[in-house]
Amino acid sequence: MARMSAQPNDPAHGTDDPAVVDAIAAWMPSTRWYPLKGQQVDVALERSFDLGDAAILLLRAGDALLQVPVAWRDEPGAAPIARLGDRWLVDACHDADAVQALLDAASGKRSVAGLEGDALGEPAPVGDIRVVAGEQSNTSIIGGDPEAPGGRWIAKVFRVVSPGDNPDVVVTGALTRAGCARVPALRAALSASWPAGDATVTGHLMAVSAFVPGASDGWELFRRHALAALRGDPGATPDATALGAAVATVHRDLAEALGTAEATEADTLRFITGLEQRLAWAREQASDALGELDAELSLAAERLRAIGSLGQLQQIHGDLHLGQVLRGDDGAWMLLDFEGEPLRPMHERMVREPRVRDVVGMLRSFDYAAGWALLQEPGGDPAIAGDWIVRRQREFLDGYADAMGAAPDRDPVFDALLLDKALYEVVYELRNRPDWLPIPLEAVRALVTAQPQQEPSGAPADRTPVE
Ligand SMILES: Nc1ncnc2c1ncn2[C@@H]1O[C@H](COP(=O)(O)OP(=O)(O)O)[C@@H](O)[C@H]1O
Ligand SMILES: O=P(O)(O)O[C@H]1O[C@H](CO)[C@@H](O[C@H]2O[C@H](CO)[C@@H](O)[C@H](O)[C@H]2O)[C@H](O)[C@H]1O
Repeated sequence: MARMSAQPNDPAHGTDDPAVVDAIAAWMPSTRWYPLKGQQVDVALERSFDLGDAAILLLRAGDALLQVPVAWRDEPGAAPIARLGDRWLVDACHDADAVQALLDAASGKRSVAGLEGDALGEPAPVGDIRVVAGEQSNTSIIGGDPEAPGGRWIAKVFRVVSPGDNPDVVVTGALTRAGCARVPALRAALSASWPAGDATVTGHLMAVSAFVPGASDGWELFRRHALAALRGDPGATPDATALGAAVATVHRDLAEALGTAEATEADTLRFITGLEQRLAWAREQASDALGELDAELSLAAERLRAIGSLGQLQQIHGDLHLGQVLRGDDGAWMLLDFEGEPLRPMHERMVREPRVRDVVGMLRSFDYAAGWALLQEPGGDPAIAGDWIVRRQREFLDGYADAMGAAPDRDPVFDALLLDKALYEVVYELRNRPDWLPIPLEAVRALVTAQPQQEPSGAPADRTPVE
């Protein structure tokens, strides 16, 4: 439908045009970040923020509130959404001028009704931009200038927006202020207010952080190594021991910056109830895949009641896996993305938790790397993959224990969180990458049928590593 009463250069009017929302609703399911794939939902404009010839739209889609920055252009550019009348509606994340407008709002240089910027340091002007490709629930844009003050930066546009603080901003901000060297420094953040019933609520829209130059992604490094090991030519092993030490350092800095608390009985009960609910949620969401493990999962649910005390609680990363760590060109590991699990409600993401939740996240990730390698090389020897997992997990745990001064306990909390993560992953893969479902599903099977005293991946603890 053509824009009827809207002026071609009147974007504020354009956001009210039903054709704009219709075009975005038709386009969103083709994006990687769209969280409602396969679901039929109504899409409606909740609020828009005017950035001149660009705008940030908050769209209600089912239960989710989605952020879609758009711009109106004469040419389709790198990321067209639709041609509307005589102009193109484009994805603003791929448009340098529109990204500059977002950055100016975040660094407080541009005042926009309903938006608020918070600058810890001034990011350099946009320059050439590049949008990070790949498996992302958000959209990250790299810009800036390595030679300019404010350097190169990466701006993460949160796609699912919620009222309240986004931990990626608050936690990274606290670590930045504490001088933690194992996370990229936060430079600026953008938040918005929008109506919710009779109230007005506020939530974060974007975080801008220092870009880590020449970095290698931990997931790429380890999965390639696992595949090479399966093919008999592993080469140099990425340093999982140093990675364990980096995670311990961030845990220590988080404890200092944001405090710790000894878990009360009420905390433990809430924790157990939360795990029970997640287990029930996963069984319901993935009933076909998990049905054959019904009896074992019921026993696992009963075992949750054996959790005595949680020990010390603190802010943690919350969704730690190999895709959240980078190895810089100096060889040092950095941790990213303190947003927590995207399938978890925002209000659950800034509660203090046992540190071991992050530890098991990484252990699961080594299992994923070898699981992915076996999917690529179906004829590969599962014993080599199993051995690779055990070695990396041990190296990681040793590095963590050395830096922390204590090893994480292999106790009911550890076991429960390992299963919780694998169940979450089953639901995540069903929704996003069904071909990868066997990886977490096999892990759930191994965990619920495991005997006590086995290694986290389900491999026997006394296995002799293959040389
Ligand atoms: N500060 C940074 N420096 C360099 N690359 C980064 C930085 N932050 C993120 N990246 C790259 O962007 C990818 C996605 O970032 P991430 O924060 O994990 O987003 P998401 O929450 O959408 O998964 C990372 O895997 C990494 O490759
Ligand atoms: O990075 P996100 O915050 O978007 O996290 C979600 O997506 C991850 C996949 O990109 C998913 O992680 C799972 O797959 C990884 C390999 O791609 C693997 O290393 C992780 O161990 C595994 O959990 C994550 O669970 C999800 O929340």
